[in-house]
Amino acid sequence: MIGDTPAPSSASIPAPMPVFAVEGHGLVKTFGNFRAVDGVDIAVPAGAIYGILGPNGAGKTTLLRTLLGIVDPDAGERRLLGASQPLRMAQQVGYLPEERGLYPSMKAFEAIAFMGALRGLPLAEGRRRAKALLEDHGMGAAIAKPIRQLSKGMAQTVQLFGTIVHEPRLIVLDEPFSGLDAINQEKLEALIREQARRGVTILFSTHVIAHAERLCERVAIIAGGRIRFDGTVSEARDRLQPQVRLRTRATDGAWRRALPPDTMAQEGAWHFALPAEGIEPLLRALIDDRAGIESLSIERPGLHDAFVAIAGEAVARQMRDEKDKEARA
Ligand SMILES: Nc1ncnc2c1ncn2[C@@H]1O[C@H](COP(=O)(O)OP(=O)(O)OP(=O)(O)O)[C@@H](O)[C@H]1O
Repeated sequence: MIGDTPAPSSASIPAPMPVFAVEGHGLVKTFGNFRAVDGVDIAVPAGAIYGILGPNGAGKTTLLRTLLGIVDPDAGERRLLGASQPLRMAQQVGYLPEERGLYPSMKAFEAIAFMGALRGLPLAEGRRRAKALLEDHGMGAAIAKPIRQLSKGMAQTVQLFGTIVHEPRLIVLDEPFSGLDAINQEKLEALIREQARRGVTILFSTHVIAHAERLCERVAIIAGGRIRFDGTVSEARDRLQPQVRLRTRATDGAWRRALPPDTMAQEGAWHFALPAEGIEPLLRALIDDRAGIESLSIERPGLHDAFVAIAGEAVARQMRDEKDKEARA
């Protein structure tokens, strides 16, 4: 049983931050007989920027909503900022759902203050902070504009400010980058970093891996409702062997016997995974047999490659299991 951290008795005395801002153990959420979340264990360290990566339909939104207490799990336990009843911590959490929505007739600063008020922030203070947030982020001209007059990206930024205006200790963002252009994506990355510098924990979901690679200390890769990987970005990248790309002047020779068996020829270059014994034995053969090395690169796979391999393998395994099940039925 997970122990409870008492909710703060006064707004001026925040409860101490537990080691993990968010925890889930054995979480299961089913819709009919479909398991959208299928036995998830997750622990988000306090103060971390943590990414949940997964393809469409992987269960990211359902997992976030379960952790936040918006839906109850069928099995398992969760703890949010130390509380086993997550909704008790609502005033200390900021949540940007995947479906965005603001009242079109509301002015931008009022919309932000309104969202803050829903999380316990007095309206007057919310209005003051809303104006400051918009001004500080180069959106001063939008302060008194109704939402319907804002571009989609600006409206999304307004909603984001509404998510953080009450200065939460935990910010949960569901696909926050979708719908933003490259400039606004960069601004959002900067804002996430700024919040993290203040000690805020950030948990966000994405299927665009580059953001997670730049931002996250830790990531979880989810596919088919299960966590397939949980660790640092570097650990995920280390799941795959570095890739070698070699271009030679000679097209044939004894040196070709030194190429690994899985070597592929593509666009005039040899491609293969770095062998366990390293590149040196091959280099020796290339030099001794005068293959003429025109270019040679050894590249560590990025998080994107690791994601495709881990999630792809999980999906392939799931499809095989389902086929086996059908065959047995
Ligand atoms: N209320 C619901 N009723 C029935 N099925 C649902 C419900 N909510 C989600 N699902 C199903 O659960 C699975 C996981 O959905 P979820 O939205 O959590 O995934 P996701 O990883 O956030 O996907 P996306 O990136 O496409 O938003 C999907 O197959 C979805 O159809």
